[in-house]
Amino acid sequence: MGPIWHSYYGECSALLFVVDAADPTQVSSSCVQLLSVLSAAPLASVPVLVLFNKIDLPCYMSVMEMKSLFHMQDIVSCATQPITILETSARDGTGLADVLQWLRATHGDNN
Ligand SMILES: Nc1nc2c(ncn2[C@@H]2O[C@H](COP(=O)(O)OP(=O)(O)OP(=O)(O)O)[C@@H](O)[C@H]2O)c(=O)[nH]1
Repeated sequence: MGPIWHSYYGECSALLFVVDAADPTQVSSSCVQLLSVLSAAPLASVPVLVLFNKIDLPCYMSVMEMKSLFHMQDIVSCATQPITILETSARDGTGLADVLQWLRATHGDNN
């Protein structure tokens, strides 16, 4: 889907970027995709929520280690957008209340 994401950028008022936290083999490609999205001019000031999802699954790498591999702190420091990071499980619902709270906080007055 990555190649067509840009066609939605113009109407985008918030960005949710989901990382599969149960699959460390995707870290580098996810990181490249995230950096590509963050550097897109139409998205320069949209609020960004990065979700490390599937935290209910066992994984040989902790979410903290994945964030470190992602260089999340450097990305957050350098990005023009406000970036929030949450850990979620769409399977068991962990963190979803925080996602809704973020959506309300960023969009509550616009819809
Ligand atoms: N255990 C678990 N499974 C999940 C979670 N979120 C999605 N899935 C499952 O992961 C599978 C793929 O769903 P998605 O992640 O929505 O789809 P996708 O991103 O196209 O697929 P993947 O790249 O394989 O993750 C489905 O079977 C979902 O039910 C989660 O938080 N925990």
